[in-house]
Order: sequence, then structure tokens, then C-alpha cells
Amino acid sequence: MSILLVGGNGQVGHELRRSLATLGDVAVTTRTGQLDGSDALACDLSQPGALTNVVGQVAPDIVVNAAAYTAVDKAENESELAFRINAGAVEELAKVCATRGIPLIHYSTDYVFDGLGERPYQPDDATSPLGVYGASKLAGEEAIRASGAKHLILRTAWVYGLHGHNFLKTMLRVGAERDELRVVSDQIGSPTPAWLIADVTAKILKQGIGAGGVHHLVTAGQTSWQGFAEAIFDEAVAARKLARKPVVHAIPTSDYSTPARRPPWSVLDTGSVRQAYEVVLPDWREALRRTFVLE
Ligand SMILES: NC(=O)C1=CN([C@@H]2O[C@H](COP(=O)(O)OP(=O)(O)OC[C@H]3O[C@@H](n4cnc5c(N)ncnc54)[C@H](OP(=O)(O)O)[C@@H]3O)[C@@H](O)[C@H]2O)C=CC1
Ligand SMILES: Cc1cn([C@H]2C[C@H](O)[C@@H](COP(=O)(O)OP(=O)(O)O[C@H]3O[C@@H](C)C(=O)[C@@H](O)[C@H]3O)O2)c(=O)[nH]c1=O
Ligand SMILES: [Mg+2]
Repeated sequence: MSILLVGGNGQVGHELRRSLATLGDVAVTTRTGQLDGSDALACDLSQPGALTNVVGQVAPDIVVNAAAYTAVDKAENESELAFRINAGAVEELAKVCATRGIPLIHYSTDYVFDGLGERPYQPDDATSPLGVYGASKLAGEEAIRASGAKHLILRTAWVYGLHGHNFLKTMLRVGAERDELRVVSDQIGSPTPAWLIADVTAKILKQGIGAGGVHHLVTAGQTSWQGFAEAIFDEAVAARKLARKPVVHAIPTSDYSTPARRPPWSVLDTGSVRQAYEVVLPDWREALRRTFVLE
């Protein structure tokens, strides 16, 4: 199988390079054409036509898109760029996939919801993004559905790993510098490691994406950002990546001002993905433990 991986340098892209390699030949794009000091295909998603060209050049059996504009706060002031990458480029990609009959695997986010629900969100629940990032990701989902391409959209959440930029890396950095920090305890979700998303994607590809559509892919259980921070510090100290655990003060969102509003409760129901495919989703705490062991 010939696979085109768009965005091989992000958190999920980095792990997909590993997990997809077992399935066939993987052609990888990055913004610049550079990847860990060696060559990849250059594809800047802000340039119209770039994706059409690279799909034509590689002519893959399947496309996996792990590139995205993910700066949630910055997006509030860069709406045009966020939409160009998360919606415009995705529309172009979906259209070329539809024309050529190539299935597309794509990722979306819990931030398409407002987080005011009272039970875990099902994939077909009403969306209502609170910020530009979520709105741009939702527009990307809609463009894929409208394109007629065979597709699988996996909505995930709170992605972290030891590679790339994420909340875990921020906590490890800040935790080494300070004795105390303040973290919001009234936003609830399911921290999901990039390696799990990549492993499950490869598992699904091996089984065949079948009817596809939109599914939720997150770890089991839920916590707050403050609970996640506490657990990160416990694991980091146990793994000797941190000398001592800082004090984590639980604060309300109203005490931590950010440009973007975030959903207070974005727990996603994963029943549909577990029914459609043979996949195992560990508890968030166990997944965090494994993340430190893997390194
Ligand atoms: N991070 C999270 O918490 C969550 C992420 N998701 C979704 O999961 C998917 C993967 O996210 P994640 O791995 O965390 O994202 P990252 O931010 O780690 O990586 C995104 C990648 O997209 C690339 N990219 C951005 N703009 C362009 C551009 N103009 N041209 C080419 N490449 C570009 C970046 O390249 P460069 O390195 O050059 O900047 C980077 O490699 C995305 O669809 C995201 O929306 C869903 C829920 C949570
Ligand atoms: C660094 C820090 C953050 N926070 C808060 C801010 C925010 O409400 C929350 C999370 O912070 P972050 O900015 O790291 O997380 P954020 O960028 O909002 O993470 C999101 O990224 C996008 C791409 C997604 O798709 C989402 O699923 C989600 O993972 O923690 C603290 O309370 N204290 C701190 O010291
Ligand atoms: Mg962020």
C-alpha cells in the first residue's frame, strides 16, 4: 500500500511515520521539505495548489492528513490563516481525493463542541465551537463531507507526547523552573497521547476504513488540566525526568485569562469507533504512564 502522510513533523505526524511504516510505503510531506535533517516532500498548505500537486505526484492509495493550524489562542487573531490551513487546504485535499478516488483520513477536535453538554458527546451531536480554531476545524470537517471523498474523520482531544509542543511539555518545562504553579480545574477532558492516535489509525487502516465517517478517538476516563498536571508531575518524578514535584494550585478558568474560550466539559463518547473497528482505548492515566515508559 502506498500512503501519503501530510504533515509528518507534528505530534501525531511524528508517531504516524512510525506506525504507518508497517503498512507499506509512506511518502511524507512537511512545510519546508525538511524532516529531521533529511529530505521529505515540500508542501506548504497555505499555498493553493500545493496539495493537489503532491497528491498527483505521489498518486497514493490513501492520504492521511496530520497537518493543521493548532495554535488555539493565536487563532483568535489569525482567523484567516487558521481557516486557510484547517478549512481551505482541507477542502482542496478532499476534492483531489474525491476526483482520484483516494480515501482520506483526517483529524479533528473536541473544540468543535461548546462543552456545555451533560453527557459524553456522540459524533453526530450538534457542534458549536467557542473559538476560531474550533470553527476552522469544523469547516474542514464539513468540506470533507461535502467533497464526496471516501473519508474517516477522527476527532481527538488534549493531544500530548514527548515530541512537539503540548501541555505535557509545557508542564515539564515550567515545573523544572518553579516550585508552584496554577492550573485550571474546571475544564474537563481526556488527555490522549499522539502514539495512541497513530497506533489506532494504523490498526484501522489494516482492518480497512469501511464506511468511515466521523468517530471519536480519545482515552477512557476524564480529568481536568489540573488533574493532568498533577499526574504528569507524578510520572515525571518517578521517571527521574524531574527532581521534585511542584505544588499545583487548582484555579477556576476565570482566574486564567486567555484570548480563546475553551469548552468546560469536552468528554467524547468513543462507542462508535470501538463498534466499527477493533481498537483498544486505555484509560488516560495508564496511557500517560506508558508514554513515559516508551521514552
Ligand atoms: N494538539 C492537540 O491537542 C489536538 C490536535 N488535534 C488535531 O490532531 C491533528 C494533529 O495535531 P498535532 O499533531 O497535535 O499538531 P501539531 O501542531 O503538533 O502539528 C501540526 C503540523 O502541521 C503543520 N503545518 C501547520 N501549518 C502548515 C502549513 N502552512 N504547511 C504545511 N504544514 C503545516 C506543522 O508544520 P510545522 O512544524 O512546519 O509548523 C506541524 O507539523 C490536527 O488535525 C489537530 O487539529 C485534535 C485535538 C487535539
Ligand atoms: C500553561 C498553563 C495552562 N493553563 C490552562 C490554559 C488552558 O485553559 C488549559 C490548556 O492549555 P493549553 O493552551 O496547553 O491547551 P490548548 O492549546 O487549549 O489545547 C487544545 O489544543 C487544541 C489544538 C485541541 O484541539 C484541544 O483538544 C486541546 O488539546 O490549561 C493553566 O491553567 N495553567 C498553566 O500554567
Ligand atoms: Mg495550545
